[in-house]
Amino acid sequence: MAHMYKQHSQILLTTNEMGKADSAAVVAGVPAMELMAAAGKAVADAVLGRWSRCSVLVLCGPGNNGGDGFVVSQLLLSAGWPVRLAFWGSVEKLSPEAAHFYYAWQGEVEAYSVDLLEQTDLVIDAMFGAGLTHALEDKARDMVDGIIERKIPVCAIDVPSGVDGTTGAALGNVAPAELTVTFFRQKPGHLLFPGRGLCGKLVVADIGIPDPVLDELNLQTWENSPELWCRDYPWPRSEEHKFHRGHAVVYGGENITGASRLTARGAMRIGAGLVSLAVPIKAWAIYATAMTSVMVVKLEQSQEAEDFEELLLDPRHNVIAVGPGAGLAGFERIRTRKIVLAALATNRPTVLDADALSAFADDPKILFDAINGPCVMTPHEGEFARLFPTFNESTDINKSPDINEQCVADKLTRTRLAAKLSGAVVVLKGADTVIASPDGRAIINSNAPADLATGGSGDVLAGFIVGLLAQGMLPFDAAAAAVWLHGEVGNEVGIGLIADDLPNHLPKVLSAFKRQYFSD
Ligand SMILES: NC(=O)C1=CN([C@@H]2O[C@H](COP(=O)(O)OP(=O)(O)OC[C@H]3O[C@@H](n4cnc5c(N)ncnc54)[C@H](O)[C@@H]3O)[C@@H](O)[C@H]2O)[C@@H](O)CC1
Ligand SMILES: Nc1ncnc2c1ncn2[C@@H]1O[C@H](COP(=O)(O)OP(=O)(O)O)[C@@H](O)[C@H]1O
Ligand SMILES: [K+]
Repeated sequence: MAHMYKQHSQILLTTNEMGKADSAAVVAGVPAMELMAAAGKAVADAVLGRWSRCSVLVLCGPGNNGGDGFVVSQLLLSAGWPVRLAFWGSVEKLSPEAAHFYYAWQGEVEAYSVDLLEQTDLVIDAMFGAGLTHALEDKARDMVDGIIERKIPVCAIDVPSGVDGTTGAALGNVAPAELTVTFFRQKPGHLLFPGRGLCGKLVVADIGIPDPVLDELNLQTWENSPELWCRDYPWPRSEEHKFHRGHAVVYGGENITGASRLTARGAMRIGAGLVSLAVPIKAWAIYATAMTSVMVVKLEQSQEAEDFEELLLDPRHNVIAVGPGAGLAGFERIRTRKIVLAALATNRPTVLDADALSAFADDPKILFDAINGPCVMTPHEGEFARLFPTFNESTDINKSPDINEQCVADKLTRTRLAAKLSGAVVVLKGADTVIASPDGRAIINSNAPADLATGGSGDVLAGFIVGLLAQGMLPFDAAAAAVWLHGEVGNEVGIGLIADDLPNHLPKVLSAFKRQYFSD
């Protein structure tokens, strides 16, 4: 599977991997000079396409990002634009290609000074790209602060200077770009916040690096897109009946009854053949009145966990979801833990969300030890911090993860470590949801609108995942597909969205998805 993923344009390259791709391209016979010329031309074309002739200041840094800046400067000057170029670095230390374009620049080379910003309509940020190692200092930092203060439009080359392309972290102040032009493939930092918010519109330009250079790299990170998983999407087929499409069991709590209903509806809408909502007898009438296509099953008082286990003896109940509204207060916490452990003991695909995760905050190891089959956990940052409390501070992230170690890491790394440590596919939710598999693969989602930040929308997501698992999708693919479809439904409904809308609008989104990817 990982190899199949390799061919896709959705591959993301860390700055280090981009450097390797770059070197491999040179080895394959594409001169570094040509790569830089193509990079600069792509930026100049993007500028000419977006802005009308105006007074441009190109801020060039000491490395190859600055080299791209020399190329852009000359191209815009040749196009008749008023261009000034400021350079911060030493000519002797430039790479041969950057030095070549430095000498090819026909204008004056000025030193960095905020005064240059006074008559500037557009800044080209060619200070730092992939080579950034720490926060900007001295004159570069002053320039950034000056641009921010004057709100001058910026076109960034590769990344806005100060953004770490691998993690999306902002190392100090960063002048936000209106347009960022990057090369060959995106980097994780273009999709992870805050980096994503600082890039503005992102253009990925082909600069002549041949795709086969990717084969030599062990690449493990992608931007979420149907191309990654659509081949395995479980469309209904004529020869099937409902049991072929799986029977999901969702646990519903006693007091918060809406959450698991949203999960059950989500599972039903995405195509699970049958969904049973198993609920404590006290709340049965509430659930039974509200649900129609979903079956409501009673769990007898004070032996809910035993009844739940018994329900799972039926092998047709092929997937389980626990968590939304499961309950954490007093005795409920113990019950939620028992239900989770009963679900995991079946080794059937299980989705754990919300309270199913928080119930183990005191001792996450009990949970991780119980995960021996296919499992997807869907924490938001709060729940994640409860299960992986040490993953926010400092540790050597290159060592194998240990729950007792401290860890400073970006969202992508933290999610990967969590998956490896727990043995589950982990979906760390948010505007830049990361989906990671214990085998090291990871996907960053980028289509979710902020309208999804509303109570219950995560419950529906858990339902989408369990519904796809019910139909036989593998956990990593099911999680990625569900997160993408969830984002698409969010876009479809838009402003005013409430969680109840998500299952209801899914059919429209599924139809559009099917038309686009399965038109024959
Ligand atoms: N395929 C590619 O990867 C291509 C990359 N190109 C460009 O090359 C760039 C990468 O070039 P480099 O590796 O030279 O990296 P950069 O140009 O980003 O910067 C590297 C230099 O800056 C110094 N430095 C890093 N952080 C600093 C800080 N905070 N303060 C002061 N100095 C700092 C480093 O010591 C090094 O001298 C890419 O971002 C892209 O713009 C293009 O030229 C063409 C092809
Ligand atoms: N700012 C945002 N932009 C896009 N998606 C978001 C944003 N905030 C939250 N989401 C998404 O909304 C859902 C919220 O889930 P969750 O936090 O579990 O809420 P709840 O428990 O109320 O269902 C997740 O899928 C998350 O990725
Ligand atoms: K830059």
